[in-house]
Amino acid sequence: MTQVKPLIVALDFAAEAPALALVERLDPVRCRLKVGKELFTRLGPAFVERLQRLGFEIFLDLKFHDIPNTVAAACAAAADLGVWMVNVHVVGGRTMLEAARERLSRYERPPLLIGVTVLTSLDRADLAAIGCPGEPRERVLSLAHLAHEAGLDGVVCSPLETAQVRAAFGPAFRLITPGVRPEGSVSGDQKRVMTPAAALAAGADYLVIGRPITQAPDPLSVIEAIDRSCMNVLEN
Ligand SMILES: O=c1ccn([C@@H]2O[C@H](COP(=O)(O)O)[C@@H](O)[C@H]2O)c(=O)[nH]1
Repeated sequence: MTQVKPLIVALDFAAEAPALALVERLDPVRCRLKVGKELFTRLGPAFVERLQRLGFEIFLDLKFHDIPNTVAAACAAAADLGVWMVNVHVVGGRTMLEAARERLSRYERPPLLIGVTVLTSLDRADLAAIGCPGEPRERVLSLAHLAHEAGLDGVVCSPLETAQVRAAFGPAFRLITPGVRPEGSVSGDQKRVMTPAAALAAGADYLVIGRPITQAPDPLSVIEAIDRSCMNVLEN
């Protein structure tokens, strides 16, 4: 299920001023924003509230991973903040996932609860080095299965696994893909990547894109090029 507004801009900045300079040029009708560990640690919930007052839906990407009670309480804090989407690491385990799901079910309009499967910066060798042999795809699928069973709304995976996760869990399960690189942009620390159009064609609902936009001399022209490249997929 491809969304009409798939772009989520990852606001990875070291300070408020450059983040706001970009945000002021963005349109909440055309994209959502992701606040992650760097900006949230620097600026806290007040900054998220400020972005929401500007009309943006916020993906709070703090990837909670802790004991069930702590993660459930952190998810409640995110819901109280009014964010659109929040995430947890699926490797936190079934009890943790179910605790998060249960706590958010107490809200009339809870944020989407999303599970992180295998970070897009990891390849087969990285996984083997942490004691997880096998293809990233296999691990993504088994973690997505656990997230689905625990009642999560979807998962973060790389675009490379999207088609298989989509086929396994159907159109309602949200697939959020970082590891997205417009044609010609550098991968950096991302190891499992695809272009925006290819990610959408593979079944991604949302594309999380940071540095190719935030570090571009003209971020708006990058966004326009991404939109143009995705137009055919979105129309079909
Ligand atoms: O597996 C994951 C989960 C989260 N991320 C986050 O997405 C953005 C990607 O930024 P780029 O600059 O486009 O690489 C970043 O905030 C990560 O924390 C991810 O990359 N992979």
